Amino acid sequence: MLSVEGYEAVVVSLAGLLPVDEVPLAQARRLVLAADLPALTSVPPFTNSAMDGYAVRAADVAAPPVALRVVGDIPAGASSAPGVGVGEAARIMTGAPVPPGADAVVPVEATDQLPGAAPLPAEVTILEAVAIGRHVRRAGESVRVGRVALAAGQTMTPGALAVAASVGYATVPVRRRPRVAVLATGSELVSPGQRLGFGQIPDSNSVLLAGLAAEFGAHVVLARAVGDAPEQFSAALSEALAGADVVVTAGGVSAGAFEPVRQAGLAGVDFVRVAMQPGKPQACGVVEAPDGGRVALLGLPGNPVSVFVSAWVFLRPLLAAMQGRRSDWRRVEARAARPWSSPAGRRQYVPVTLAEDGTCIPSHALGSGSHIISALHSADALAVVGEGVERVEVGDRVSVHLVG
Ligand SMILES: Nc1nc2c(c(=O)[nH]1)N[C@H]1C(S)=C(S)[C@@H](COP(=O)(O)OP(=O)(O)OC[C@H]3O[C@@H](n4cnc5c(N)ncnc54)[C@H](O)[C@@H]3O)O[C@H]1N2
Ligand code: MOO
Repeated sequence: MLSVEGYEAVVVSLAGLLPVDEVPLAQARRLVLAADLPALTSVPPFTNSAMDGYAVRAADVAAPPVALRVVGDIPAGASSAPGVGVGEAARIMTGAPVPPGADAVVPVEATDQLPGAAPLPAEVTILEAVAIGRHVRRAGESVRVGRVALAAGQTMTPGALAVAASVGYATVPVRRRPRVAVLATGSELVSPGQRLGFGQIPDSNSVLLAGLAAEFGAHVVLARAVGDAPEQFSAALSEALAGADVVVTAGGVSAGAFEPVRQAGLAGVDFVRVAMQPGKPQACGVVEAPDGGRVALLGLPGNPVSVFVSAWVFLRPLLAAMQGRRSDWRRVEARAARPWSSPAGRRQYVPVTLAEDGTCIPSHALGSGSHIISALHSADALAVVGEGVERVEVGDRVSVHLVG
């Protein structure tokens, strides 16, 4: 049996980096930056006020109260600012440029003037002393021009998009979204919502995999069920290969008599056993598309919890690598609030629900059984139980990988 890490390395090596497009910020959300972005402008671009008040020379107001002559108004967006000399002040608004000569800002509340809309006074009395630099935001104090503001590999979250905008970018170089086709195999499958005949079940794996692939940054081009007959699977695979960078299948990889992925005789696809539970039978390789292109194929076992776990453990790093992004787990430690057992020699991944007191419980009373789909919605994390551990007792510390 392969180790989880050993098989993950094989999977990640199946596909190369995706091509890069320069796209407007509004279209870059959740895509991955392909190059470092040096700041084109500093943030803030000019020294400005952090408060609505009066720009002053700190030395003038060291012994309040002090009356100063008001030389002008500086609203945010002002294209010029009057200089402030000894004994003078300028009314200034938050975000407006600090005028030449001034070195601090006194908030309006610390003057004899009322806050809010009011005519510009000829004179202001300052009631509190301020230190040099007080309520002043210096040019470049957040980011200096030329410094790397965002590094290659960064996912363009709303926060990252805002950083790119603030340092001067309207477009960013990002990797194209991986195109993923999902095929759930099984002659027992019917579309969700359809009346079930004898031996039939709703196809939940297509829905699950399409959702997970999208959350991992993919563009899902196809997601459907296909029967176990070899000719049905071959036809569906040709369709899937035509427009995808990755084809993910679910089911049909174990030891049964009707295993379409295994029986398709795909050159370049290996069938392996991985030391994990669930998710032991796996398949992967590179398959030639009808146009001669090379497409990564990831064959997951069909049990729904196996699909969920395998997608997190193998599909996510594959898609991340294609996008030039790291796929580290977000890990925390929790204490088991219920006992459960784990198979010897296999690393167990148990969907768990986290509680505010730092404990976790298997999301379903039946634990990590690979057919237990009905609690996946309440899984906050996967509890990871080491290969050498056969029993988790109440109070044991377990490492949990967040999947919420
Ligand atoms: N003799 C052996 N039998 C099995 C072994 C083994 O080593 N020897 N391994 C078991 C393990 S572990 C797993 S996991 C499964 C994997 O089997 P397959 O990948 O071939 O998957 P299927 O047999 O097609 O399906 C398994 C299970 O999942 C249900 N299923 C399948 N597709 C869907 C879907 N789209 N939506 C919802 N549920 C689905 C299916 O009905 C089966 O109950 O093999 C074990 N057997
Ligand atoms: O490996 Mo199977 O995925 O345990 O149920």
